[in-house]
Amino acid sequence: MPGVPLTATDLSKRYGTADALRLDDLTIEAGERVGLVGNNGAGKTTFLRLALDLIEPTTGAVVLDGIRVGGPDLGWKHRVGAYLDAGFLVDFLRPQEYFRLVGGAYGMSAATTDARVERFRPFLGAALEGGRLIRDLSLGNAGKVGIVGALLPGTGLVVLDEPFANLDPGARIALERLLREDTGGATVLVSSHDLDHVVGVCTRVLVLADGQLVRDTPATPDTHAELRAFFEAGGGAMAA
Ligand SMILES: Nc1ncnc2c1ncn2[C@@H]1O[C@H](COP(=O)(O)OP(=O)(O)OP(=O)(O)O)[C@@H](O)[C@H]1O
Repeated sequence: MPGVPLTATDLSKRYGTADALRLDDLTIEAGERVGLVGNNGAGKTTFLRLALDLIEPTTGAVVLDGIRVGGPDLGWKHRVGAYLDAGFLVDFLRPQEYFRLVGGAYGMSAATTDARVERFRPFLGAALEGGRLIRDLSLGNAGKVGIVGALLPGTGLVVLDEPFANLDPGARIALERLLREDTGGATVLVSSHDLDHVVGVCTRVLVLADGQLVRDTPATPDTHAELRAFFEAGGGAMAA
């Protein structure tokens, strides 16, 4: 599916008296690959969870391809594939069974799902060996299963939270390539603490600090050095 756009307008999430996130106006164009970076607690996961209707906004809304996330029209769900954390997995299944479950939710037959999984076999590597249950996989290999579950349906938006964490170097390189070259023009929204991978994958980088967007920059050959300097200086709102 070609990429779909996403907008966030007056979007906030408040816990008690603190804003975990406050985005006045953000537009992500169809086909952009957007990296979300920021210190621990900056609000990255909060934004991704709001974009998937996993938490309710305090104010505002996310609109995906013209459909309000969390509204009565559920059509946005088939436009997004996502893996945020192990809570997305079904531990008592084998990876292949999990893929068929996910594929089925997107209207894919078992045969189509199995055929698509083949594309990801080099990335999955040991995760498919021995017919093990997801619960018996290492952290990194279980993460690969979740990531492939997000990529498999070929949606117009792919959302991943820290997908490079726990992956071995070869899998990291393979995932960079998958996200950069093999998503069929999908919009990609990916958070990461690894600046190398963000720059390696993304066309645009958003920096969050204390729940606010403090930088929004196209990814250029200078971006890595700029981000490094920014985070060496603390990576906070005051340092922007
Ligand atoms: N359920 C909750 N109740 C109260 N505060 C919360 C809750 N969930 C998140 N927060 C707070 O919201 C803020 C943003 O958290 P979030 O998980 O979005 O940050 P993050 O940028 O993803 O951090 P990290 O890099 O550590 O994963 C933090 O201050 C966090 O403590």
